[in-house]
Amino acid sequence: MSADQKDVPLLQLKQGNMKADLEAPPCPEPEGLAIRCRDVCRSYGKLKVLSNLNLTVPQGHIYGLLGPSGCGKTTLLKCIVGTLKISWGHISVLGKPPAFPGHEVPGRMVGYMPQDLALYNEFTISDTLTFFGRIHGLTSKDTQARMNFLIDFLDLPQKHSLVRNLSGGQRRRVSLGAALLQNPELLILDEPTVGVDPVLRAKIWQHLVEIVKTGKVSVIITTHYIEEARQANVVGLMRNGRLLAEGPPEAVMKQHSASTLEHAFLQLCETSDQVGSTPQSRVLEDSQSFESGRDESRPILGVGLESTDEIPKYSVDWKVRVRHVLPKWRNIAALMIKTMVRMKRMPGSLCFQFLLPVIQISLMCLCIGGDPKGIQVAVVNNETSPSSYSYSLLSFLDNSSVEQVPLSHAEAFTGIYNGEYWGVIGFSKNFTSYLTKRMLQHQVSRDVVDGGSVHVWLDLTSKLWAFVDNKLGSMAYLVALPIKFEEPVYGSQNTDFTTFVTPGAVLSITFYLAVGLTALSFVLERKEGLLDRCWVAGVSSLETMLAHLFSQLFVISVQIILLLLFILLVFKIPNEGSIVLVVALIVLQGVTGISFGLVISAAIDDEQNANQAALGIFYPNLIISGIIWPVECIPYPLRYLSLVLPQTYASEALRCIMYRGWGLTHMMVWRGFAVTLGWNTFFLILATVILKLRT
Ligand SMILES: Nc1ncnc2c1ncn2[C@@H]1O[C@H](COP(=O)(O)OP(=O)(O)OP(=O)(O)O)[C@@H](O)[C@H]1O
Repeated sequence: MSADQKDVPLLQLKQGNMKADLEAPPCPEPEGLAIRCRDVCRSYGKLKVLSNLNLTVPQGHIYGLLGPSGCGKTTLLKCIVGTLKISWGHISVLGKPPAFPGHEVPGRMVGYMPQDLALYNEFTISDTLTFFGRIHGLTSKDTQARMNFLIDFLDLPQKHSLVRNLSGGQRRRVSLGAALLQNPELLILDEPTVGVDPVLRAKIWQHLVEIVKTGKVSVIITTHYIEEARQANVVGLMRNGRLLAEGPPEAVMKQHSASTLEHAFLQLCETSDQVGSTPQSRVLEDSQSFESGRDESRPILGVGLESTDEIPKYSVDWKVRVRHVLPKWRNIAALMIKTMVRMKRMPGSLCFQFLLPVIQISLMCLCIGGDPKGIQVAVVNNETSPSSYSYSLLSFLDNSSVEQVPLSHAEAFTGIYNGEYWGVIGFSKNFTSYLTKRMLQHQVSRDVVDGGSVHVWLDLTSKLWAFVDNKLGSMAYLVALPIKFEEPVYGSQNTDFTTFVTPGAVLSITFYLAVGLTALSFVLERKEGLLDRCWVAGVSSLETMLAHLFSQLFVISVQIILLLLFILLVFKIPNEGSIVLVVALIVLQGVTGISFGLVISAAIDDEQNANQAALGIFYPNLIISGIIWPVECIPYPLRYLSLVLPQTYASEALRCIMYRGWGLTHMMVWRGFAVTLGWNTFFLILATVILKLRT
């Protein structure tokens, strides 16, 4: 393309703008423009990265966006593709603002290569291109044909090579291939030639020059190799969040009597530094110097020329709007297949995910709530006759738990002070006769009461004392008021602490594993730029969430099957109720965990913070949800908090189903389901809102 040819559209553009200014509203988007940015501002907190930036990419042109590191090029490209919202101004891409309902930007019309590689490391080259092909709705034949072309053109290794095994340059080329895959009308390439050898770099530029020749494809490309941008039709020189100049490379060089583009850029920076201290004044002066000092035939566009144009009004049919919001099954399926392929490539991690809940519940059943074994208790028995009451009483003690060590008084107390025994049981030498007197006579002396009592000294520093106490208490029943405990209405005579804890623990394990896995996978995908890349390819946040939910449901189902097999068959936890209700409640709690994980990942960018948030909530929730200790023991203000937590009523409901055999007609059961569903909905809405607000 000759320099003259290049100049024409820009002159037309300039004239078009002047005309638009004259003819005023209603102002449709000028034809022949691929991208138009007007007065675009964007800040990160207090840092103003783009300020009143105006940029125009004509259709069928390569636009080289140049500027020093940190000047805001990537930020601008992200605003153009719609992954970042602008704080002020107007952007139109291929005729409409990005993400406008019914517009295929983001979507098939745009190919985006982000600066981060944004590739799935567990994928092969073929998986990567197939995945993006599915999202763009390409047939497998078309994807295959494009794949063969791109592998050849980009000099890529075998298509079955794993991305994680490729070199940095090869990965960059795969990333470029993914952007070129669907033959988009607009290519947005953020430093595509970094780490690429000069021969291939020339080939890539040649390809770009070729594809724009048709006039249907436009390219915006950032690069630090300023001289390679001479092959662009237009270059934009950016600094401090503003465009200092925009025009064909030759014209920019001529304007500054520079022999190279790099030289022209340096001059421009020096001029702008001398002219004003604030970015605003610098740019204003620059634009004025372009305007006043230039020959009208020179097609350099002064910056800020278009800012007086009216912003076009766009309207859209409600049906298109509804279609835009509704999730597309094609995208959900593509994302689910992606997750399955990744799982297949990481069998160790998958097994860990399946087995972790079983390991946790097994440890819980084995280590919590059981009877202690071999608690050593010193026995000081001053009676000698084997037919005495003291011997009879001691024979009632459960010897598997309490190991009786007959000792003298001195030895027993030395032992307990040295921490060798948890208790000392003492009988006086007249125990049998005094006890008999106590039982037969209405009034006895203090000495008789004392001598006819079993004396117990305990070490109360461990929970074991309660157990010893309980075992000794069984001796007291022998001489106390006779009470007979009949067959329990619900539960069994030997219901232990494990039985109480298990339902809550099952829900808690399912919930927190889902929280952790969801939060981590989303935060990592976002950090690596994968979420943004999928979004630019046309996948909505809702589709991403639904796909994750469905894939995670598969993992949860396997986890629940294994969990139930273990608790019911191995640890013999009773279940009197409907297994369908049990499974449904556990699945719903898993879904609540996924939704909560989505909230964490929507609000937090960093995996360390996400982990801290998940872990920080885990322990308080476990304690005040009535999982370990009954809610009735929680002091009042905290009890109200406990009752609104996602697992309090759900644990109670699961206990009622499993141990009382209750169904949905009982309030305590349906309340557990209702609260779980309520939290589910709340978390999903919250995650969607946070994602929307943060885009
Ligand atoms: N997520 C973010 N949060 C806060 N500041 C950010 C964020 N992303 C970028 N910035 C800041 O915005 C400025 C512009 O960054 P940007 O990545 O757009 O520059 P760039 O011109 O693309 O640089 P480079 O050529 O080195 O890629 C920098 O000062 C950067 O620190």
